[in-house]
Amino acid sequence: MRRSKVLLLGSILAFGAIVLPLAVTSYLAWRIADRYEEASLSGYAQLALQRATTSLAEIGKVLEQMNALEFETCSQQHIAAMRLATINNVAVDEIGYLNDQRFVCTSWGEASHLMSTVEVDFVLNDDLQGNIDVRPLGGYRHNMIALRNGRYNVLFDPRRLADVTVAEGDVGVAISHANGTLLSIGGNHDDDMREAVRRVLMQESDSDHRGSVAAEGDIVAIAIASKPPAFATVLEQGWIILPLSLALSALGISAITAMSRRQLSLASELASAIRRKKLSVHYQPVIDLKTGDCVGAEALVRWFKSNGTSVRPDIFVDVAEETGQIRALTDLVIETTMRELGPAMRRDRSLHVAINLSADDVSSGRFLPILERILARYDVLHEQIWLEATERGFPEMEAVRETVAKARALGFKIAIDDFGTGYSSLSYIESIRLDALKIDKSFIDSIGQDLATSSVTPHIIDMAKSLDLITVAEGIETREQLNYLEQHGVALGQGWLFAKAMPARDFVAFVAAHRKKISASGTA
Ligand SMILES: Nc1nc2c(ncn2[C@@H]2O[C@@H]3COP(=O)(O)O[C@H]4[C@@H](O)[C@H](n5cnc6c(=O)[nH]c(N)nc65)O[C@@H]4COP(=O)(O)O[C@H]3[C@H]2O)c(=O)[nH]1
Repeated sequence: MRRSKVLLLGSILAFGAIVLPLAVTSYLAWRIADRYEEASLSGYAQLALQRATTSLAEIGKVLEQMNALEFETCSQQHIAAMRLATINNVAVDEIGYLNDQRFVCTSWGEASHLMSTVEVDFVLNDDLQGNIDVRPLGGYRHNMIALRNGRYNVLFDPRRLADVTVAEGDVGVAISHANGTLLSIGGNHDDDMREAVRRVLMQESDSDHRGSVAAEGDIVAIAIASKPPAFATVLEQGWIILPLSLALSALGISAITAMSRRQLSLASELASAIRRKKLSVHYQPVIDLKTGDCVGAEALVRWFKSNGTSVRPDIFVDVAEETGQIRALTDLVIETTMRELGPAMRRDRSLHVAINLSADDVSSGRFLPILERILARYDVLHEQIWLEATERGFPEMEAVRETVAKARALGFKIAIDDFGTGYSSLSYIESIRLDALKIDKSFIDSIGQDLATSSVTPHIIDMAKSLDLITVAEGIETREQLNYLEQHGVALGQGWLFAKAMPARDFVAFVAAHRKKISASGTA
């Protein structure tokens, strides 16, 4: 990646590191507030239900007791008993005695007035008949609820049913009968809240309020509150959000800064290493599996830093590709390889060296004239050079086909690296003329193992052979793998079983020693 790209990506990531924690923590704060609100409304509804059912049970009991008493109708004792029951039971405000829908006496004394209505608004426990909005005689300021059983009628203040103290804001509490008759509304309520309660009872949707409902028998309790806008809830939780998101953002930004710095410094260190020709090349022997002869090598770039550490090629080759330094890297590898191995290859025309190409090299083909020039300088033949391209690096098929055709026409050998790991193996192999296939190490690893790829390996080998291409197995580490590959007719192989990649001088010595060993065993 170029410096400007790293900076741009760093800025985008930094922006994300600020916005993302803020969004996540805001969402969490909103969820926490939402849960809290839900729990507190549910608590109010339960409390109101408990209040209402206790009061109504008390009234039901008083009515039952009164019906069980036997007095002369509206005698002094009768009226005194009704008065005493009113005084002793806080849920009861007045008791009346009925004779044919007319009150003949109440807990206040003798009376003679008709019931205000004969229609029943609700029934409790199958035996208590109830009416709401009853306007009693005797100077009460509020309408009452009447509950009747037998000849007795109890009046009580409906506010007692929903008498719940709400701690915060606009929370309304209501008690209703299961048939939808609103019995009482309390808490901090207004007309809006009444309408909201009605909507909850009618199960109508209401985007401005949220409610919680609790029910027992015929009684339903509702706690309701107006919904604050989401961002207001989030702002209220600012004390959680801000420090948390600031901490997360700081963490994210420092990680991104460190990453960008590392990327920038690795890229610029690599640029300097290439410019000062501080990269080296090691050579991994390629062995003829039939004869055991060393027939060539793969050139593998190495970066040993002056401080004694080294960077893995798969890391810095990627950086070189991303930062546009890969061309210079390829050129340096070609030049170094020819300088170091050229004389040995001139002496031994059967030796080849494989050079790794990047996607950019294969697409552009611009390295070909450079390679030609250097070959001429060291008097190395074209067919001694294998050009390795990985199938993952074939973005522009047409350009690849052109470069490969040009290179083959010049006499270079073309090998596909990591065969079997790409997506389009068959399609491009049929459309491009190649010389060799390098079977990826992952397939070699699976030999003799119970791995998912194990059953694929013989097919990959057969496919490579049926295409009449030279087959090269990569990453041979065990004798078992070697025997298997020999039996399956794989031509060439490389791997730690034979040797790791080594400096040029060691490689030349390796070839000589190897040949000596082979000829000694041949003559023996
Ligand atoms: N575990 C194990 N590993 C084995 C064995 N035999 C060989 N290897 C390793 O497998 C890798 C083979 O190279 P590759 O597939 O081309 O994969 C290469 C290639 O894609 C890239 N690379 C290396 N040199 C160059 C270069 O000069 N130019 C370009 N463009 N890429 C290069 O870096 C990759 C990694 O290279 P290395 O780290 O040198 O890793 C090398 C080699 O050291 C074995 O028996 N066991």
